[in-house]
Amino acid sequence: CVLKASQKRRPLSRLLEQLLRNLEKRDPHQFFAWPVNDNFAPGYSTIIKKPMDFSTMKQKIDDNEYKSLNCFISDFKLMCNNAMKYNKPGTVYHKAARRLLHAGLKQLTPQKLRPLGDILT
Ligand SMILES: COc1ccc(C(=O)NC2CCC2)cc1-c1cc(C(C)=O)n2cccnc12
Repeated sequence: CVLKASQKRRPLSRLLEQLLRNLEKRDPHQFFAWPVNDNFAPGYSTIIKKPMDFSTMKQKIDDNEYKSLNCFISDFKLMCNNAMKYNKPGTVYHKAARRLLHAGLKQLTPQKLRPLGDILT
């Protein structure tokens, strides 16, 4: 039988794409969808040494840069922590990052991931 293009992807890539889609749902304002622009965030690129956003994570999945789930989770945490570092507590972005991190890590617990079986081993 002929596999559809999506089925030809590596199992890890397909899993990470699914996890990414679920994480993106927790960012309704799309504050994390694209790299933060210094014009809207003065001094961002001097304060945040390793920027990260969902579009960059998607590109890394497509380029097979993630060798494990943990590398993917590290970038997700980096993205949220960047926002909590640059933006003061109480700002819309700091609050959004804290909520996204909390909701996202709940989706990435072993209990939630175990049903996905030995893809992760
Ligand atoms: C891709 O980044 C963005 C895209 C759109 C918006 C946005 O629509 N902001 C409107 C809500 C009040 C203006 C904000 C951001 C944004 C994210 C962030 C983060 C994630 O730190 N940020 C920080 C300072 C200023 N703007 C932002």
